[in-house]
Amino acid sequence: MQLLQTTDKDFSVKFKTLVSDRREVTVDVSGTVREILADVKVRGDAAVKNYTSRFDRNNLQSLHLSETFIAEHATQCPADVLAALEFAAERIVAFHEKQLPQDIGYTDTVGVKLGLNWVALSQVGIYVPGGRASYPSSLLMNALPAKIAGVERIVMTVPMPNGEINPAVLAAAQVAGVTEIYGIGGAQAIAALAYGTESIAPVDKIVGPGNAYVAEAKRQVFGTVGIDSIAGPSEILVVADSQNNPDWIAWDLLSQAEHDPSAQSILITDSEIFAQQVIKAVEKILADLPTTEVASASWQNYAAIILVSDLAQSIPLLNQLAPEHVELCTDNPQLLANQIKCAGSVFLGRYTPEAIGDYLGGPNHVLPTARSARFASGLSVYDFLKRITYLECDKQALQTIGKAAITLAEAEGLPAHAGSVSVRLQ
Ligand SMILES: NC(=O)c1ccc[n+]([C@@H]2O[C@H](COP(=O)([O-])OP(=O)(O)OC[C@H]3O[C@@H](n4cnc5c(N)ncnc54)[C@H](O)[C@@H]3O)[C@@H](O)[C@H]2O)c1
Ligand SMILES: N[C@H](CO)Cc1c[nH]c[nH+]1
Ligand SMILES: [Zn+2]
Repeated sequence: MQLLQTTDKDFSVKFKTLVSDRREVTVDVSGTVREILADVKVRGDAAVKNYTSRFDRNNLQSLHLSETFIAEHATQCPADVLAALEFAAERIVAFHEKQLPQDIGYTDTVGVKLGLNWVALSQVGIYVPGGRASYPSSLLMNALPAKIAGVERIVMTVPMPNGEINPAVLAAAQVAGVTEIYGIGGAQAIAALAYGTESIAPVDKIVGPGNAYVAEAKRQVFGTVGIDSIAGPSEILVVADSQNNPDWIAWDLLSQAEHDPSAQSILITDSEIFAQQVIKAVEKILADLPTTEVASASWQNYAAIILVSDLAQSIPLLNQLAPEHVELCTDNPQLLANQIKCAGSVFLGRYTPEAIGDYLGGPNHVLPTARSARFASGLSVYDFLKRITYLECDKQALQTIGKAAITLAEAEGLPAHAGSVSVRLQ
C-alpha cells in the first residue's frame, strides 16, 4: 500500500505513475489462446473436449448440460440462496427494464419520413466464470439484460472444474430463464461460441467476465462476433471524511481486493488520523480473512491512500483514475457525484457499500476497468440491442432535397450516385 499526499513535492509524479500503472497479468497468453481458437475452429467438439479434460480435469461425454442434469443440481441450491437470487433478479430486472429505449419516427418539414428502430440481437453467448470461484450473481447480471432486450437465444457456458458445479449457478440460470447451457470454459468455450461446433450453434455476440485466457479469446474473436468490454481485475475508490467508521471503510476496500491479486483499492481522505485508522483496520481484518492470500497481495501491491486538504480535490484525481467503482462516504455525496465524469458505477452515502451493487442493488456489476470508464460504460440492455435507421421520400420530398445530393455526389466524383437521384427528378 502506498500513501500519497497532495502537498508532497513529488505528488504529481507519483500520481501519474499510479494512474498509468498496468495491473493486468503479465504472462502473455495470446499464443496459447490463438492455438486453442484455431484448433476448435477445425476440430470442433473433439478439441473442446480435449481442452476441457486438460484444463478443467473434466471428461465430458456431452458438452450440453441436459434438462435433467440442470434440474437435479439446481434443486440442491439452499432455499435461502434461491430466495436471495430471486430477490436480486427482481431488483436487477426493475432497473434494467427502465433502460429500454424509444424508437424514433417523424416526418420533417419537407415531407421526408425518418425513423430509428431498436432491434434485439438474435443470439448471444454469456460467459459465466467458474475457475477459482463461481459467480451466480454474474449470470444474473449478464442474462437478465439480454432477456429484457428481447434476445431470442441466450447460450451460457460455465466451466466445471473436476466435473463439479455450484448448484447456485444452475439455480440462477433457472431464475434467469437460461436453458441452453454448456459445461465448458476458457478460450475453448469462447471459440465454440464464436465459430460453432457440431453441438453448439455459433452466436452473434459474447459477453461476460473471465480470466486472462477468456479476455484474450474475446479480443481475438472480435470481428467474427461482437463482444462487450473486457472487464479486468476489480477496482474500488472510496472518498471518505473522518466522520466514517474506519472499520466500515476497511471492509469496503477489501471487498474488491479479495477478487484478484491484481485488484486495486484506493482511499481518498482529508484526514491523516482517519487514514491511519483505516490502515490499522485493514491489517486487523486481513489477519482473519479466509481470502487473505489474494486480498493481502492486492493490498500490498496495488492499494493507495491519497491525503487531500479538501475533499473537493478528490474529483479531478478520481476522474483521471476512472475507477470501476466509486464510494462517496460523505454527508452530501450528491455534491461530489454531480462532478464525476469517469467511473463505472457510483455509490452514495455512508450506507451504500459497493458490495450491494455487486449482488442486488439493481445496476449492473459488469463494469469498465483499467481506466476504460473514460470511454466505456457498464453492461446494460443497450449491449443487446442494435439500431436500424429508416428513410422514406415521396416524389415531392425528393425534389426538395435531391438537388443538393446531386451537387455533393458530383463534388465527390461519383456520377452513379448523382444519376440515381437525378433520374428520379426528371
Ligand atoms: N468484472 C466482473 O463483473 C467479474 C465478475 C466475476 C468474476 N470476475 C473475474 O473473472 C475472473 C474469473 O477467473 P477464473 O479463473 O476463476 O474463471 P474462468 O472461468 O474465467 O477461467 C477458467 C478457465 O480458464 C482456462 N484456463 C485455466 N488455466 C489455463 C491454462 N494454463 N491454459 C489455458 N487455459 C487455462 C480453463 O479453460 C478454465 O476453464 C476473475 O479474475 C474474477 O475477478 C469479474
Ligand atoms: N465486484 C465484481 C465486479 O468487479 C462483481 C462480483 C461478483 N460477485 C461479487 N462481486
Ligand atoms: Zn465484487
